[in-house]
Amino acid sequence: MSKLPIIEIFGPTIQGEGMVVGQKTMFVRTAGCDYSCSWCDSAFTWDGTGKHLIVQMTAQEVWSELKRLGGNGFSFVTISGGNPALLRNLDALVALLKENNIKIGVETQGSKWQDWLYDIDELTISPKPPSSKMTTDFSILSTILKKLRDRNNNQHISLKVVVFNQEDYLYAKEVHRRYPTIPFYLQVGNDDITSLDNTQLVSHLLEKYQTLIDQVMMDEELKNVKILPQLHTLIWGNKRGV
Ligand SMILES: C[S@@+](CC[C@H](N)C(=O)[O-])C[C@H]1O[C@@H](n2cnc3c(N)ncnc32)[C@H](O)[C@@H]1O
Ligand SMILES: Nc1nc2[nH]cc(C(=O)O)c2c(=O)[nH]1
Ligand code: SF4
Ligand SMILES: [Mg+2]
Repeated sequence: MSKLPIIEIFGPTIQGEGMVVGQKTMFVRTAGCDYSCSWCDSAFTWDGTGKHLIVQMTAQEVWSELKRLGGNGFSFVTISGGNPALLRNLDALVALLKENNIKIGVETQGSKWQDWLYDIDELTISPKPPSSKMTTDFSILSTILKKLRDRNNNQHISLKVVVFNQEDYLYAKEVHRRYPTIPFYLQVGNDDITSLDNTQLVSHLLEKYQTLIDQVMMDEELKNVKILPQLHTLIWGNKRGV
């Protein structure tokens, strides 16, 4: 059986971001990313600091751990990372979850394709704005979105852009302009990913949320969009594994 580099399995918790925000879910976090975003809140998945946490697991072992943690109390699993779309052999886990009637969400940045992406119920693609210091390859992103749209098998897809500054905001508008029919989410960037002072962090992030809302409300080009904070950060701060 082929193995997957898994760095965290946790839950049940709520999906704190994007189109299924609030959904009760388990999380599986894979190790490794082809990006290195300047503000990545999960950098331990790729910068070496979480190396000791990586366990090579089969799909069956991941499923056993999910059942151990979540019992019979879940019907949704979110796969994030790192970039899970680096792993071709995640197909076995996706198939196993489906066999067990589990709905699947995935978080990825739209830089890599895998055929199992067709089988994801709630797929969030999150291209990265300039503040990340990454450069979007729009031809790859367009290819991925076209593949998904051409197949169109009851799957929900969304685009989610994290905004830290004005340049990011313009980038977000550019992404929405390019793919106007794909449900579009703006997410507040957390620029204080090491703070342990939750009271201060929450009031800071809520202030940024309000500023982003105000800007979009005044913007005639952004109409059918949703604006969200990272709900889990408002509840648990920068804590890992929630
Ligand atoms: C850690 S990433 C993992 C999945 C995938 N690599 C991606 O970026 O989409 C999960 C989500 O967290 C977002 N994210 C990462 N760091 C963040 C931060 N400091 N503030 C807000 N969102 C952040 C990413 O943009 C992405 O949408
Ligand atoms: N509760 C919760 N919701 C999340 N949504 C996306 C997450 C991620 O790190 O990918 C995440 C996470 O780490 N925790
Ligand atoms: S693509 Fe996702 S996991 Fe990779 S560095 Fe950026 S935010 Fe972090
Ligand atoms: Mg996170």
